[in-house]
Formats: sequence, structure tokens, C-alpha cells
Amino acid sequence: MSAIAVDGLTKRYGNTVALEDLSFTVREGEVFGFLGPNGAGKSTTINVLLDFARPTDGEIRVFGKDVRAESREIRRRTGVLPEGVETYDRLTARQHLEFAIDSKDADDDPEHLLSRVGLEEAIDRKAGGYSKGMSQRLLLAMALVGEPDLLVLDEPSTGLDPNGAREMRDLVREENERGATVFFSSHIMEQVEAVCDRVGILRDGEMVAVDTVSGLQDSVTTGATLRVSVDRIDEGAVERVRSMPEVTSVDVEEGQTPAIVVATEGSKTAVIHEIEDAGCEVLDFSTDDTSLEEVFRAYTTDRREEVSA
Ligand SMILES: Nc1ncnc2c1ncn2[C@@H]1O[C@H](COP(=O)(O)OP(=O)(O)OP(=O)(O)O)[C@@H](O)[C@H]1O
Repeated sequence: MSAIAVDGLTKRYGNTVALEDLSFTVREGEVFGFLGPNGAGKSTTINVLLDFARPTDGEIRVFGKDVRAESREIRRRTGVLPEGVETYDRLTARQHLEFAIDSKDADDDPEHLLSRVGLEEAIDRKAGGYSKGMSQRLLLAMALVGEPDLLVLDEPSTGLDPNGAREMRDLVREENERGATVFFSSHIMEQVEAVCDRVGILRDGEMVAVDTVSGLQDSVTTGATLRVSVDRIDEGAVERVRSMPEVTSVDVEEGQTPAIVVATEGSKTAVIHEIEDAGCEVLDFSTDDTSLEEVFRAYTTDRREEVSA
């Protein structure tokens, strides 16, 4: 059974189409990253999933249950870190958690939850005095209440410093290892790259790609940079590479280990063969992979000719 099954989901606000016939699946036990530029429809999807917004058409099922008909049961099994929600100034972290624990009929220990998000020192301080990052940590602790089967995190790294962002990644991994499915939206590509099994990219309310990070990287042919270490720089070899039709630039690095640095839109192996055929010995080579950032750009801007999948 899938953890989340989105089927033909359309959501309109007046004339604004937020989602258009959106369908995708999040498998049980995976960490799924939900990406998209501002206004693509990520929060709208999450709001429908949590039954905070009604779909115009289509449906979402969570663990096989319709989110509208069985929203109570789904909320009991789901931990949510919503976007743009604030903590209550006059309540302490402990009180926030006691409230969350009560409403889920859970029996978690507030101190333990706060130690997991690095906030145990502030347990009896009122949230009104918290920094943005501290509030975000508290909201995250609230999402962890009751060992949810599904964690839905909307922009979880908002307000977190680099340490906080790293701890967030660790928590996602821990929760996933415990067995939770994690569905999270983010603009931070390193975060997504580090923890996601699969990634979906939303654009203008439609899913334009769903795959593993490496599958997405392979689908985008933005060209690669190849660094070939050779025994010596041979001008003839350099010229032969330069005249290959798919090669866009060639640089030479002199020094103890000379290298030919080649940007190509075509086959990397062909470049290596050309250098060898010209009589140079190839000692080593490395390539720069397409970053998820570039993949995202290729799928969400009008440089669509770069997308081959
Ligand atoms: N309550 C609403 N009323 C009217 N239009 C809305 C409403 N909520 C969202 N929209 C519109 O729906 C579209 C999708 O918005 P949504 O907030 O889902 O995008 P998002 O991907 O979450 O963006 P961001 O990354 O900025 O959070 C946008 O055009 C937005 O203006």
C-alpha cells in the first residue's frame, strides 16, 4: 500500500489554478522530497492532504484512506510541521507538548522530545521569548508526538541555522529508520539531496518529474565537465578534443599532474578515447555531476530543451 496516493487532484481558487490534475504516489517507508518554485502548489497539496482545504476535483488517500472521509484517523497517524504556524507566546514548550500529547492520546515524555530537537534547556520558558529557530524546533518536536507513521514537514528548515538544519536531517533519518514515511517540501537542495529517496518537482500545479536524485540528474543533460589527468600535455590531442562537435570548451592545466579539462554535451568516454588515440596516456579522470540545483532549474524554468526525460 502507498503512504500517500494523490489522484487527479485539481484545486482552483476562483480563477487561479493552484493544482491541475496532479497524480503521484509516496511509497510506505520512503523519504519523499516535494520541490517546486514559489506558488507551484506545494502548500496547497499539503493542505488538501491534511483536509484543511477541499479539492475542486480528485482525491488524496493516506494509507489507503480518503483524507476527507477519514481525516481524524489520518491525523492521529500523521505528524505535521505546517508552514507559517506560530507558537503561543504565553505557553512554555512543555505546555505546547502536553497539549499535543493530549490531543493525540499519546504518552510521550516532553523532555525526551525536546532533547531530540535540542531544546530541553528551554522547556519551562515561555515561547514568546524564543528565537525563530527555537520556535521551529518546538514545532518539530510537536510533529514527533505519538510516533507518527507519516511525517509531513512543510519547509522544515525555515529559521534554522546550519547546525539546526543538520539536526533536522538527522531527525528525518532517525524517524525514517523507525519506520515513518517522510514527506517534506523544501527549497534547500542540499537538504533534499542528503535525505530523500525520491524527489517530485512541481511546477504550476503539475508534477514535471518524479525520480531518485540520481535518476533526475541523469535526465538532465546540462553537460558535464570532465577533468582528464594525462602523462603530458600534447597540443595535437588538445586540438583533436577541441574539434569534437559536442565539446564546448577545453582548458589545459600544466603542473606536476597535467590535466585537460573538457566541457562536453556529449559522451565523456568519447573524449577519453580521443585523448588516448592522440597518443597521451590517461592517468585518471573525474566528472562534475549535475547538481540537484541545476536539475531543479532545468525543470522549473523555460530551459526545457535541457530536459530529456
Ligand atoms: N487561499 C488561497 N486563495 C487564493 N489563492 C491561493 C490560496 N492559496 C494558494 N493560492 C494560490 O495557489 C497557488 C499555489 O500556492 P501554494 O501556496 O500552494 O504554493 P507553494 O508551492 O506552497 O509556494 P511557496 O513555495 O511560496 O510556499 C498560488 O498561485 C497561490 O497564489
